[in-house]
Amino acid sequence: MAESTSVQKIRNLQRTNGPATILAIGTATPSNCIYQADYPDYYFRVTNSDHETELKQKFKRIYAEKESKHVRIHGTEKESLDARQDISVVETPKLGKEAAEKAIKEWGQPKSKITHLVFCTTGCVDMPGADYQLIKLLGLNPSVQRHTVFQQGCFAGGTVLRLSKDLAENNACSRILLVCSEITPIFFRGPSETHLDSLIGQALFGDGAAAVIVGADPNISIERPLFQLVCAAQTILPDSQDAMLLHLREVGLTFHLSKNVPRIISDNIEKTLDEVFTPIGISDWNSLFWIVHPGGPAILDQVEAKLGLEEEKLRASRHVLSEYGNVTSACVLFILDEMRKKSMQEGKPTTGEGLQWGVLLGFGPGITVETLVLHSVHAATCSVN
Ligand SMILES: CC(=O)CC(=O)SCCNC(=O)CCNC(=O)[C@H](O)C(C)(C)COP(=O)(O)OP(=O)(O)OC[C@H]1O[C@@H](n2cnc3c(N)ncnc32)[C@H](O)[C@@H]1OP(=O)(O)O
Repeated sequence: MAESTSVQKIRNLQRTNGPATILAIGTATPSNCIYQADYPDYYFRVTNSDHETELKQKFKRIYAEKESKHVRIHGTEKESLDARQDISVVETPKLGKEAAEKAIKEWGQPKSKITHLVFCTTGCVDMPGADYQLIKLLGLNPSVQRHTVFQQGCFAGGTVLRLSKDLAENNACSRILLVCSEITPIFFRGPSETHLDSLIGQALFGDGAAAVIVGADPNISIERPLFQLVCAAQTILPDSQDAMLLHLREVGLTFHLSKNVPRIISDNIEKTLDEVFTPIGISDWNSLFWIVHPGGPAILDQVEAKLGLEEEKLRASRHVLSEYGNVTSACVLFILDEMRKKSMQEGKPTTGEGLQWGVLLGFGPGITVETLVLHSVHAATCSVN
């Protein structure tokens, strides 16, 4: 009896009172920026495909927002997979470090307080991995507890937040550095008439890294909460197993995408939302702020139409797609950053566009959906550098 009492006591001390909370956000992109309007010429030139005039016209039709930027660290079709791997292995932790340093600076606390690293990458295969290299580059304590979410694709921005929530709430006083670092050399391929969906990936994907600090029970005399992570869920959508596939081949990671992806996601979106919001008593989707993985404009359009969302609800998600491209798992963190900054610039009362409750949705192969319920923080308790 006495023994179980003491185990319970230890257990109680391990848990936190409050929910996991985002305490800082940092983002980084490579300096090499190519505008979407210039990208078809660049892409067909470096892949020696200028003679493929019809494919080039199609490529221009795929994503024609002229003001959109498209950021990537180059890797060309002519380079071997070995050469592209060498780029990934060096640049993935390096870009992650840039984002992490910004997040740590905003947090304002010594690095020695970081207890866990949750790292996420889709395209960097190496051992010891980019998470290990990041520890070295940042000079973190070698006893930091590492967890890597590897090769999961775009939904993993939600996965790492869900994992960080569980870690933070079950390890009192922990401070988690979460880093998503996504660069695309392993995907880079020239155009092919027999693999048109690969062109969609070539047009939409960009490179970027985002980092957040997560912890529960923040000390608000020295830490500034931004968003609370209230609950989290993951699900696989029915009849979607062939809709989005990535296979590792001698040419790198090949990308296969059904035209049905936006429809499959929108057909299932209400059920997915009901599962997390019914227990909280929320059913008015326009009462929420929205962070939606912008896999492509058609996904945002169809989610917006299906849920009857007001036009500005997906503004931050569209803005990130337009500025950075689809930066895989890092997208949702870029959107959180954009949302809290814009909310503060516009003098909104909370970090979530003035609203209290919000939702974050990650979509990726499976088709897997990550859903997080977020609670924003009052403007007075947070500040933006
Ligand atoms: C990797 C991960 O883990 C997660 C991810 O995010 S994966 C990416 C998920 N993204 C998507 O599923 C993209 C969803 N689709 C879209 O956003 C848009 O359809 C799009 C940006 C691809 C194009 O939109 P658009 O500019 O309005 O043009 P649209 O007319 O629809 O399509 C342009 C051309 O691309 C073709 N196309 C669109 N989707 C295609 C697909 N999946 N496969 C092959 N061709 C496709 C269209 O047939 C069309 O061809 P034609 O011009 O010859 O008729």
